[in-house]
Amino acid sequence: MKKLIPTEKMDIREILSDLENYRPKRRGWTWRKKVKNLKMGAFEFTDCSEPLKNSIGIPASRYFDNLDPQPAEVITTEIASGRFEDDIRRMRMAAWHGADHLMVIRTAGQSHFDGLIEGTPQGIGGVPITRKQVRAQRKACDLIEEEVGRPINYHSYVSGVAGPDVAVMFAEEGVNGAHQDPQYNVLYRNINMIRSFIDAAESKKIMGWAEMAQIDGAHNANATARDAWKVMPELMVQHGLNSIFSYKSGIKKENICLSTVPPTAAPAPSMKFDLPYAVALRDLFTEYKMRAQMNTKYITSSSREATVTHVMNMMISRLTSADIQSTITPDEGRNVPWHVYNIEACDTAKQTLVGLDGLLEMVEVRKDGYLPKMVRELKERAVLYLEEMMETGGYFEAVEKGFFVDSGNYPEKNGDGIGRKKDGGVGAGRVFTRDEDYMAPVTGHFGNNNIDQYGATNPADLIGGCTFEDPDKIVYIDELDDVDNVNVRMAENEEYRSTSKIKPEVEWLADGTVQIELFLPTSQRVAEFAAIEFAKKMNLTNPEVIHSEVMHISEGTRVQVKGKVEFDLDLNSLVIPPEPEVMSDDEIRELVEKYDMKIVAGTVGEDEHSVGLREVIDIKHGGVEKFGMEVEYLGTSVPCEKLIDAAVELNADVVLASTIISHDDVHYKNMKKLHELAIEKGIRDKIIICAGGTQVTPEIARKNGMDEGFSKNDRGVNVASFLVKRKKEMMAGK
Ligand SMILES: Cc1ncc(COP(=O)(O)O)c(/C=N\CC[C@H](N)C(=O)O)c1O
Repeated sequence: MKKLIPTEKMDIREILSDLENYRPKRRGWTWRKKVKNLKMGAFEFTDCSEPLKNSIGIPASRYFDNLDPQPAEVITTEIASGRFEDDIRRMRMAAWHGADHLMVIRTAGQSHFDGLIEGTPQGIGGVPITRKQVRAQRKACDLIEEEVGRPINYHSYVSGVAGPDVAVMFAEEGVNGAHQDPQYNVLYRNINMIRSFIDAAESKKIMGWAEMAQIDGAHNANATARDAWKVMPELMVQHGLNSIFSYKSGIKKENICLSTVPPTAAPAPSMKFDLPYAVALRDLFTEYKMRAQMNTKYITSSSREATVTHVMNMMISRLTSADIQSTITPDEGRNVPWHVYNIEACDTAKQTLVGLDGLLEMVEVRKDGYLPKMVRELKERAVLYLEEMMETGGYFEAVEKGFFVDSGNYPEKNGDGIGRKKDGGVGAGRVFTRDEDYMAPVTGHFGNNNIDQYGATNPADLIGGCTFEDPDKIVYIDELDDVDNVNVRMAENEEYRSTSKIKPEVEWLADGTVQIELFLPTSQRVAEFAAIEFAKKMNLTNPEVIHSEVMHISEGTRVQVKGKVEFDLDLNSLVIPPEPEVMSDDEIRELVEKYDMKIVAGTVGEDEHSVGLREVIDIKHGGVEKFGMEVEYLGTSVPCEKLIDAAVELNADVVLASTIISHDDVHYKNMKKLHELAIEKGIRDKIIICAGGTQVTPEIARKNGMDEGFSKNDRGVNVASFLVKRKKEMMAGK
């Protein structure tokens, strides 16, 4: 398989080809390699892991020479648009942004499918997990991990009625991690509890053989409870049940991850609940791993709000340790996550965890006062809960009595827990006792397998190895449905894969969806209806309000609308000006020696920003002075008149104007003014005038009379290259 080339898109068709003969490179989970005192750029990091070969840093990395340190925690992104072929592209984006755990949500209700499904049907809210889809995505992950230079853990879910079947397929296909928790089946999917625990024992035995990391389902109680902070005692019991059951079923403790979620969010005083809970949990479960998941219960459609909640969640991860930092896309509060929100969540995790580097060398969790008192109380509640559960006859009886997800803060009970019947639910009565001489010639099989009767040690030896030892025994089925499959879907949008045509998208290739944001000076309800009308007038079809926020009940509302564009663009029809030339230092110096380059510079208007312009000027930042250009710096809030008068007085060759403030397009007004003043003073054709700023674009700067405009991405060498080139043209009479 040819390696990925960063400048080229993945070839999905190549990934789909010859899947029958694809074999996973390895089994099992890979943790990041923490690097002690990692030196990167100008810094030394305490809590980081090996850097990537290829990656995209957060936007601010541009100020640090594209520094992109990787925290020690594995970072997860949840991926599943329903079309696995599009998710593969999103996986690549996420990996470049620092995700090394790609968790694929399953299509709605797959927990109730009582067997494996085949082919590649499209899913709802997730992907139908099938062998072909898993193979294609693991094969893609092989390429992506090669490209970023770090192993990728591919993950999905084993819970559900077909748990053991899925576990076998995952073990065969090299899946690296999975959720498995019988309590999830019972409480949230109403699958018979006896069946669930029998299936779970088998599934866990298989996952243990495959060295897969396991994540439990306790977080679901957070998301399901009426008041999430009231189920903290129960969560610790749920974690305990699944952890010890998993260990006794054959999963090593270092591969058993508790799925822990900070249960509350602002405006509640969240840290007062979330931090003690996290400490109590870690006190009780020191031998296991922590998979910190961000809070999803109190998430709304505000991506800003979700991001702040997630940053606070990660403060807890850092104060108390997390081995995996799962990210929930800020968009989960309103629809199936879009590419950009997966990436935002990965960036939020990376930015926060790297920003908190070394935190525990500076602060520690207090051992006195409120915190330890709350920790102890939580532990006591959890122990009491477990004791009562034992007294009542054990887990199954407790479930029948509705112990779980009761809205009371245990031992307070409101009697509204999720009750399930021991002999009820999906799959009830579908567990059969094995015969005395039962034996299955397979590896990783839970329970009495009576192999002694055949005088062998490993049952699979009796058939020369099962599919775990001999993958050629796997029956690979390509597609079962002539219509609902990846080939049909890819044919429908092929022109956007293999021609120069392009359409906007949010989750599927060429889905045409765009998002607009409006501020409307009216009440929320009126603004939402008005926003739809504006969207229609902008030729968006099926516009829907996906988020709105009251700025004031009558003064204004912020509205985000999604809608589709029914047209596309041909990239060949675009007129894209060539990238400005950047000369070598020597070329610039040579031209500076040949031509005078006297510069006057200043931040114009009532603008006090100076950093950018200083960087463009100063030698130590590689500014224009480095090339021998002489600069008269007039400082900040320089009137345009003063800048041009100085150019006249000093017989300057260049005027450099920094103009950061962009309210009311004042930056463009300043440019126009400089141009006109230079004409008035009769020097316009003798001098070069350039403007720079965070909101300046070259095209608009030129339209306002500048010779060139420079943006936040430009450095001294870019400005110097332009100046000498322009001066040379002027001297040649151009
Ligand atoms: C223990 C367990 N098994 C299966 C499933 C999913 O099972 P279906 O395929 O039936 O939806 C889940 C769901 N939660 C995982 C998403 C969450 N955002 C997470 O990161 O954990 C689960 O917790």
